[in-house]
Amino acid sequence: MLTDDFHVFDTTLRDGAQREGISYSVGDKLAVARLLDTLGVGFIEGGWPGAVPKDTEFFARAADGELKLEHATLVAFGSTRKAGVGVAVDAQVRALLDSRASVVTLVAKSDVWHVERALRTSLEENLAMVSDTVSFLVGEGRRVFLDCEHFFDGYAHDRDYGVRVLEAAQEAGADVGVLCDTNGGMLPMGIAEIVAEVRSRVGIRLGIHTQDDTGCAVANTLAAVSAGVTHVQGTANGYGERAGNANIFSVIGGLVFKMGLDVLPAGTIGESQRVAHAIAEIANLAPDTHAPYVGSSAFAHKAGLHASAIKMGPELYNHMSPELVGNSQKILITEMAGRASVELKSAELGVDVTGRPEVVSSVVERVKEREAGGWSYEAADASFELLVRDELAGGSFSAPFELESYRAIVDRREDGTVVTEATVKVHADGRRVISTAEGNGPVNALDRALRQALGDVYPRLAEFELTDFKVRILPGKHGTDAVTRVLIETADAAGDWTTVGVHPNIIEASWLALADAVRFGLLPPSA
Ligand SMILES: CC(=O)SCCNC(=O)CCNC(=O)[C@H](O)C(C)(C)COP(=O)(O)OP(=O)(O)OC[C@H]1O[C@@H](n2cnc3c(N)ncnc32)[C@H](O)[C@@H]1OP(=O)(O)O
Ligand SMILES: CC(=O)C(=O)O
Repeated sequence: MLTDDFHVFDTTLRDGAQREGISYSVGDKLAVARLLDTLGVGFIEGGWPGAVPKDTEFFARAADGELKLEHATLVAFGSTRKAGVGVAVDAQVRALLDSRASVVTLVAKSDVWHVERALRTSLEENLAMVSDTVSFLVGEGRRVFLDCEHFFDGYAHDRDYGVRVLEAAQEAGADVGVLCDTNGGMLPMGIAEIVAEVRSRVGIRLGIHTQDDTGCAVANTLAAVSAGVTHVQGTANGYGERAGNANIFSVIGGLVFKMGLDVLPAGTIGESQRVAHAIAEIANLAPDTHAPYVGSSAFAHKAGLHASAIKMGPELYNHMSPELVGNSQKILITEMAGRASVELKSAELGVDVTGRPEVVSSVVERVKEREAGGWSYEAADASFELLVRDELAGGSFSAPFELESYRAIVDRREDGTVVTEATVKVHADGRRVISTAEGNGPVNALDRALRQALGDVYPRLAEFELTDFKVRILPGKHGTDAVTRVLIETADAAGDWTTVGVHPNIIEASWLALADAVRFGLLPPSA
């Protein structure tokens, strides 16, 4: 089933842009539209031309050739004509035509409370506003979808009025009547019941638009589909007004993988994670690591018991194969790990521990013991890999250098300047090297001194860049002192890696993480 049999309608650029904190430039909107097109959605609602100047410009630039869509049709959003105003002279309606979009979504009131209290007009005039605006736009060659605002709340106030709105829209030539849970207060049972009832009363194709105020937007959307709607609206990452909209990646995942509906073109669903994260970047928001389907933790397993079953078959603890949405499974190594976790994680890192059960057991023991002392390997794969390699080599895994000693001095002078200096004494390549460097703090000075000391032996060190440094003070337990945990992220042209160090002294914790970063970065490719 494809194309017009089922509509996947994205409103990231209209309702999604109503989220607090999002402000796209026109260039951003064009980039988001291109990404959504690669996901294969059928419709992209680009904004409200005539109301929002950036949206007017977006449609103009799109129509002038800046937006070439392979799968999607661009949709302009606007409202029905104003009460008491002729449709042909209504400025907002004219702006919809001027946008040159071939499809228009009109928002219309479908709840008597809203007609009477918000629009402050008569129920009959509102029906005429729907009818006039739809037939005018259809007469101008546009395809029209009608968003029935507050449809579900309105059903509680007057269950016939919303149906009359849908009938007026259909008679005037609208293609879809979208039932909107505008205030987001519905639950799936109510949605399914009302959709089924409305379906039995009207002939127009029905759609669903849900807000996430009860945390049920995706469930409500899927419930509506199971009750017969064939047009679903959602936004990337669930962005939207207040608590957000139905997350389009979860909606698509549910439709395709759980309901067996073939709603996207062949092969595009594998773009889900990439598109989700790229749109988050453009929106200037951190991707939600725990988002269903597309979050980087969506298939992450921490519990040892989970890992032990996954070893027998990934399907035992995954509801689907993560690769189908462009994601991947992750095994986390923490105090909750067991032997299977260590085996799977080692395999993930490319370290072969097969036939070495004693190594696996001692890694598990070391991890548990160290985690009890404040270490955390969950985010420090590189330090974990070094630990496994060290155990495999019986504690004598070759290190690129040996530390003899280091010293860091912070000199706060009378004039207020602060000078930091560090000296390291290391042995590498059969030589003893002493090196001193200054830095903007003791860790920076140590890092510089170490690179300087090893630079001649390992020229690759010049490519390493310390990209992140996180410090956490962990409270002491049972009368012991607090310890400091340092996570260091290092990058070179080939990728990045994270290491950890823990010690009561912050400089030593940093040194341990720094030394691991260098050791890991200098591992030979075949290691
Ligand atoms: C549920 C949703 O998310 S719908 C999408 C909502 N999105 C937005 O509001 C974003 C863009 N909005 C805007 O830029 C502005 O609100 C505009 C340009 C649309 C209107 O601005 P203004 O003319 O200054 O009016 P204002 O925002 O104060 O009020 C909206 C007007 O539209 C009327 N209106 C509201 N819904 C409808 C409708 N479905 N059909 C016709 N008129 C409507 C209101 O009655 C009000 O009319 P009034 O000015 O005669 O009182
Ligand atoms: C149209 C829309 O965004 C709503 O009713 O929530």
